[in-house]
Amino acid sequence: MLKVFVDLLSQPCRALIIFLTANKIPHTVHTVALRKGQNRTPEFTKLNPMQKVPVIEEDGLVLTESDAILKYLTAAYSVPDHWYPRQLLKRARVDEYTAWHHTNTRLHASKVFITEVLIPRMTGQPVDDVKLQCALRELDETLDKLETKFLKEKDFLCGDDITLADLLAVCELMQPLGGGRDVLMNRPRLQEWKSRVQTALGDSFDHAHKILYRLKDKHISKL
Ligand SMILES: N[C@@H](CCC(=O)N[C@@H](CS)C(=O)NCC(=O)O)C(=O)O
Repeated sequence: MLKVFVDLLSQPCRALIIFLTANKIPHTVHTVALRKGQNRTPEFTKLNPMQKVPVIEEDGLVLTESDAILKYLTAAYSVPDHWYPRQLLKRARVDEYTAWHHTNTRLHASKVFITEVLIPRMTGQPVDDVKLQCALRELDETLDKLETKFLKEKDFLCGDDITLADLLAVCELMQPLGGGRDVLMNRPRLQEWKSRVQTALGDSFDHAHKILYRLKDKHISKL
């Protein structure tokens, strides 16, 4: 049975769990609590020397990197073609987004969350407003590109159906919600896209985000 090593506070881990649930792929979940440093134990380091989640293990294969894992799963299991289309040009569009994703959507949405939630929690210091404003500006530029370069007039980032690109993107854009921040608040087109993605994913979306919703509620009750 496929083993997945995840922490649901991690965006790429949520993407993986949503994908597995939405496609009814049997798996066992092994939680690696990042806040407890469980990614730094000798046992986990042996599995992934990068000390990061997600990781999967199946029939002797240990695979890291959400992008590689999700693409592997689309080939290893019979899942609908729309996730990662076989047709060359459609696939190229998904690859184009997933290559861009890590240094744009992921980097910039994470920075907002780290600045607004993680650093203050770890240090007990107030939010550094200069850094936060800078992170928000960078994220704004990324959101512009998401709208004008990828989404355009389409329903989803790479075409008329949901792909791995939408899944990876939406999980990153949800992360700042942990600090009570809806980064799509003034972005009606991206909000509509997010609703379409959410509908396509069904219950698996809210289920995987439960822990983030709890963090948001905690954060708001402290204000
Ligand atoms: N490029 C990797 C990123 C994985 C990653 O950065 N995971 C974070 C959680 S979101 C992690 O495990 N961080 C632990 C650490 O750096 O100590 C992927 O997409 O899988």
